[in-house]
Amino acid sequence: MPNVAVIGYGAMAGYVAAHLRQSGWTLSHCIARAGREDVARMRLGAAVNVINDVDGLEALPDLVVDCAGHAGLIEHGARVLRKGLPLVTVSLGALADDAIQAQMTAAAQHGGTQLFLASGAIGALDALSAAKVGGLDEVTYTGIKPPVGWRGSPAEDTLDLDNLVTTTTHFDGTARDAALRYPKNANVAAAVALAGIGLDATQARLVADPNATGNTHIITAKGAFGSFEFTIKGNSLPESPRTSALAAMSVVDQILRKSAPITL
Ligand SMILES: NC(=O)C1=CN([C@@H]2O[C@H](COP(=O)(O)OP(=O)(O)OC[C@H]3O[C@@H](n4cnc5c(N)ncnc54)[C@H](OP(=O)(O)O)[C@@H]3O)[C@@H](O)[C@H]2O)C=CC1
Ligand SMILES: O=C([O-])CC(=O)C(=O)O
Repeated sequence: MPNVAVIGYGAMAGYVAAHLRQSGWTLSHCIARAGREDVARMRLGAAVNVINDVDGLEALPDLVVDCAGHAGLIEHGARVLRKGLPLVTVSLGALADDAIQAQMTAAAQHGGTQLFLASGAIGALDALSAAKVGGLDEVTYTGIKPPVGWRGSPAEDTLDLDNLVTTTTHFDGTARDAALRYPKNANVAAAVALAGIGLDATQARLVADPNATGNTHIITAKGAFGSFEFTIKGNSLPESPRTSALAAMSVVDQILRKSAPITL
């Protein structure tokens, strides 16, 4: 059975661990910060070997998946790739920092492997990527979450999230700025930008809606292909109101695709 290592043991990693048990893959390792070994094992399963660094791996896994956010990708991503291991990440907003993107590119080239960007909480990235070939004129992304989904983000600096009564835009700018300023909430903005016309040309809007019951993501795109509007209303993971369940599902899907005889 192929082995997978996960970086992080939070809401998304927990979902991935639970779903891998029903697949042909084994969650063999978790890369966590020092001192988190017991809680990581409690969350992911006693058989999971918890290590602090990819260099601590005795037998290499077949695949590494990053569910640890920007800090996890930045700390471990390049080392994983330089070892020649394929890496799937949901923390793709970290690539909005050009230096990090260059570091990941160089590490993947050195290791002869690839960094795979999970589609995360959004869809339609395949259409956007194909449309880029013919030329895209305009791409916008709007992310709408209930106030609780913006806790711990810069939205707290401008909004009283606990008492919000009207739908309010708290960020309007480029996808690059959104991804860098909201590392836990705007990876999707980076995904849309990287699939389409880039981090500076993609316009992003982040909205807190007191009546929202899930996380809504909207893409509009125009170009030589025509135009499209894509809207998804995602349910959150029970453990984390800011994280859409689809993001965790997309990681499991990426893992399963790696061993599928026929794949998208
Ligand atoms: N692409 C997409 O559509 C989406 C992407 N995301 C990204 O996924 C991330 C994870 O989401 P979620 O599971 O809900 O978050 P959680 O906060 O529940 O979990 C994060 C985990 O990562 C660990 N971690 C943080 N930094 C490091 C590090 N340097 N090395 C190893 N482990 C580390 C944390 O451990 P510790 O206790 O030590 O801090 C924790 O176990 C989000 O922060 C966001 O960036 C989220 C939603 C959608
Ligand atoms: O889970 C979501 O809905 C989106 C999210 O947090 C992100 O893009 O980082």
